[in-house]
Amino acid sequence: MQQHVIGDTLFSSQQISAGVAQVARQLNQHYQGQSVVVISVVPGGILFTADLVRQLEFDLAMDYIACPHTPGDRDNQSPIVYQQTLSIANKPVLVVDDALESGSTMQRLVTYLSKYSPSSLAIATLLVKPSRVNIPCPQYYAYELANDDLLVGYGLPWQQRYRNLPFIATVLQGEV
Ligand SMILES: O=P(O)(O)OC[C@H]1O[C@H](OP(=O)(O)OP(=O)(O)O)[C@H](O)[C@@H]1O
Ligand SMILES: Nc1nc2[nH]cnc2c(=O)[nH]1
Repeated sequence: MQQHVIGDTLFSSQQISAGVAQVARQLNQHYQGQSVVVISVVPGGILFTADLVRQLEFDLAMDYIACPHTPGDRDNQSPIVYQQTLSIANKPVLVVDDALESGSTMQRLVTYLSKYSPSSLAIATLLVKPSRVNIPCPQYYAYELANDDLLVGYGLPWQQRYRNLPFIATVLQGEV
């Protein structure tokens, strides 16, 4: 694997595991006894979703949604792809993704999914970045970053590569 773009490790796999456990604890408290639809934002959210759901102790079903865009683009206007494999009407919905950067992707997804009349909507991510927009629903996350630097690994791509890195790293200057 050509790794010339990968800079410092920001989160090791151990720190990621600790972050997943932290988010799972919050969710297990909040959703205790409920039956929840977990919607993964693919492909970026696949890794976090897979790790997270294995630590969730409440009843859940899983679906997926996509709205991919160019990393760093702060106004994601890509089409939303949602097959609606499951009905979410009158059910609590938890949307799971790796990171909120501008927050525009998640803001659009939440607005879009709310039209399907879930009983509640909440967001879970591993990371949030400081310049994200306010999204008016409960948010669960492990780490708030100090800046908006572009990152790779654990679902986050650089030119569609490196999503499979088990750690999260910065992207070297000049490659951003
Ligand atoms: O808060 P924002 O500025 O909107 O950025 C966040 C989104 O960007 C990334 O996905 P991307 O669009 O790269 O899609 P993918 O990783 O799922 O392909 C990430 O997985 C979030 O979905
Ligand atoms: N590749 C990549 N995608 C993102 N989406 C939101 N934040 C990021 C990031 O830091 N890197």
